[in-house]
Amino acid sequence: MKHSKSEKQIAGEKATDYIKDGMVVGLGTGSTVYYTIKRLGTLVKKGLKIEAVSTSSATTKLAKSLGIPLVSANDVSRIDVTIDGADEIDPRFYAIKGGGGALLYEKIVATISRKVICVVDSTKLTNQIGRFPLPVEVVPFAYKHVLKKLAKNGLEATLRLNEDKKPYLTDEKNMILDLRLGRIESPTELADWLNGIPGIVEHGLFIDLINEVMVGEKNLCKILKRKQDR
Ligand SMILES: O=C[C@H](O)[C@H](O)[C@H](O)COP(=O)(O)O
Repeated sequence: MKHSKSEKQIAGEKATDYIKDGMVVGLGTGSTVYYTIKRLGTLVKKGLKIEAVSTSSATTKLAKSLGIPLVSANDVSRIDVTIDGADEIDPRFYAIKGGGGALLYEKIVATISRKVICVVDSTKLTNQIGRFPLPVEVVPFAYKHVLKKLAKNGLEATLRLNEDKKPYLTDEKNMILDLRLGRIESPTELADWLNGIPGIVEHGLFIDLINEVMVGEKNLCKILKRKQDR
């Protein structure tokens, strides 16, 4: 029996339409972009010539297994297009990312990309971000002090743990604090404030980085556009 594709698969696969011969492609992380990477693997096998920059060890492993040529971020002068998922995204394309712990590399790759396409299922769309806990990457040296600073400002955060109940470590061997906010009144203000706290390496607020959102909705892919490519 043929079963229908999930919304994630519909959006993830559709995004590969943007990828053409000769492009440097940023590959995000997660269960939606998984479908993008799988489809890209098939296209590469059929002769598509691209180079890809990966945003996590998980994506690197998947891309390698599919024969997608990888290059490190430092070895490219630009990325033509990056495809990545999101945990929540609002109508201004402000997003929360990092549910899978890859926010630091994802933000670097998005920042050096000419165009960022976000692939999501319909549950990720929201009018106001903040329901999803905001991931904040911190250096282990300072995590307790960062927690204290957040608590002093009324922000409740928990240290992310792995399956063994040990602190989860990112690809950069940092820790993640998940901030339970409920709703974020001013994402830009919060982003600036977090950026100013020593010990915080990066946070999962993506502001003015996403150009286009591809949303899987039932069995269709809706494309939302916001602004010019960089
Ligand atoms: O760190 C993980 C990334 O930011 C993901 O892109 C995000 O968590 C969305 O992942 P998924 O597509 O699995 O919901």
